[in-house]
Amino acid sequence: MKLSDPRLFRQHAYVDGKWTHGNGGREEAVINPATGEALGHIPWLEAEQLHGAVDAADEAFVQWRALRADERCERLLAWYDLLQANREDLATIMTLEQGKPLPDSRGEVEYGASFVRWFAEEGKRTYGDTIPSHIPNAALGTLKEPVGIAALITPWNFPLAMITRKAAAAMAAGCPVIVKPAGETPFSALALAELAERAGIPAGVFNVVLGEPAEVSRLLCDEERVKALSFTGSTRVGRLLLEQSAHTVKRVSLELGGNAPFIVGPDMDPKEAAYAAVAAKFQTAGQDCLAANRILVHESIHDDFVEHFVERMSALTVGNGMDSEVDLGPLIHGQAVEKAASIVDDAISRGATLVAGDQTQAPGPNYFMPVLLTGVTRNMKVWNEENFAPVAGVTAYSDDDQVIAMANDTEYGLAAYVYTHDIRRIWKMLRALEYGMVSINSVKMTGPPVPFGGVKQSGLGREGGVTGIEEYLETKYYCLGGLGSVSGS
Ligand SMILES: NC(=O)c1ccc[n+]([C@@H]2O[C@H](COP(=O)([O-])OP(=O)(O)OC[C@H]3O[C@@H](n4cnc5c(N)ncnc54)[C@H](O)[C@@H]3O)[C@@H](O)[C@H]2O)c1
Ligand SMILES: N[C@@H](CC=O)C(=O)O
Repeated sequence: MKLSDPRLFRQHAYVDGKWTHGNGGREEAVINPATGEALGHIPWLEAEQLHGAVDAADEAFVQWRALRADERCERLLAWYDLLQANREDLATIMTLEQGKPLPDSRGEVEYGASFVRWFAEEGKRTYGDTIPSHIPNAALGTLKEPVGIAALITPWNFPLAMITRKAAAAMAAGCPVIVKPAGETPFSALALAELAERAGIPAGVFNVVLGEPAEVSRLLCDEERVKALSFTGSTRVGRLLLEQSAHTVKRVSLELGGNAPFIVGPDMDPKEAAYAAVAAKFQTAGQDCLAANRILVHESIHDDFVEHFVERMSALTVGNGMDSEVDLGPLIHGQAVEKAASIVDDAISRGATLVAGDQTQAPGPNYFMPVLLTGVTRNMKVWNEENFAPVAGVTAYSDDDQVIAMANDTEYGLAAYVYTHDIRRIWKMLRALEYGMVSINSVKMTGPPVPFGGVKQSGLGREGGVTGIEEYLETKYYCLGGLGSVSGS
């Protein structure tokens, strides 16, 4: 791997400010999905080492929470500056381990860093309240206090931003964090740790543990001293972790799967809408919780829309994300390719039409060529499951009530897209769609000021924005009595 600063490529866990081997000698190879070659190896930590990470965080909590908010802000801003200064190396690491095209990785580093800056500032604004007293001679109010150690478990599709969106909020609130990144993409997390150390984040405040996923997660859920669990990943694992966190009654935040509808109104220019739908579907080769999976197009413009969609989709270049002309990288591994193929086969066997997507053109074993299916119906996996692949399904509809019912016909409720210029239709959809986020006439919807999150089985809580830091804060109420006549409201 060619980096300007080779020390950013770390192959150890990072606990209590130290780079750590696994005591049991277990390790795992990390594979570059574009080539199938091993990029490096990571150790799997043993249970006593994981408890050691909790000990370290527990100790670090005392001093970290005692810093003034502006002192924590300075350290987080130093981290932000280092992320920006090392953007190119961080993007290279990300593309090699995740597969996404280099410009997308640069974009994710920028996106991930933006959460650090946002929460560095937001930490200075965690205000409590003054409550008009109903008790004679007393003053009432609230204080905001850090909840304690936060365990952060993150996925492979956004290996850096899904960490910083959690870690920066927790750290700004005064909480130390223990990050468990996905085994497929640990090196971005470890580079973050290297830069956190250089930024002067004290030992034990930002830890990265590695190991067998179910083992590590179970131990962190069982640990009484871990007070908050923030998970981004599949709904299946999210449910499991929610259950495992119950007996220690943790604060749990879940950012889970999505199955976004993309609604195109009859008033839309079919070309404009089709180009937007391609952009909303194929980011990160469709491995995005916001991917526009179910494209619902008014019957009056359906055929024109499909024509423009195919034209735009066919112009996408699939290949190794390190090559400058590539738009879509590989999928994360062979299982993801098998799942994509089975979803397409299922749809065709149930009557969908394969309009485009020839898998014989795939440049390697982990690649999946973009697919467009039309005539998608609710009995197909491509409708019901989050496909997490470059597979787009189009369905025609005839009126607004029908399309709202179609859009809500899923267990997921993360994000929905609506394309129309009719203000009454916009308002109706905005109110009726059962989603945590609705984006109208815009593919881009995320960023640091945004309360990101879903309803139904897409999650609990919100990340980012003014709400994001609340996930890591307790509200302590006080009643200060015996004040005599100076109390009152
Ligand atoms: N809502 C959001 O903000 C958001 C953002 C990104 C990704 N996602 C979702 O993440 C999913 C894709 O990511 P993924 O495949 O890494 O998800 P995943 O659930 O398989 O893994 C997520 C994390 O959980 C760990 N894990 C896996 N199996 C586990 C188990 N049995 N017990 C405990 N931990 C386990 C993994 O190692 C990883 O760190 C998609 O569903 C996607 O929609 C959601
Ligand atoms: N694209 C999402 C991550 C989902 O996979 C984001 O912006 O947070």
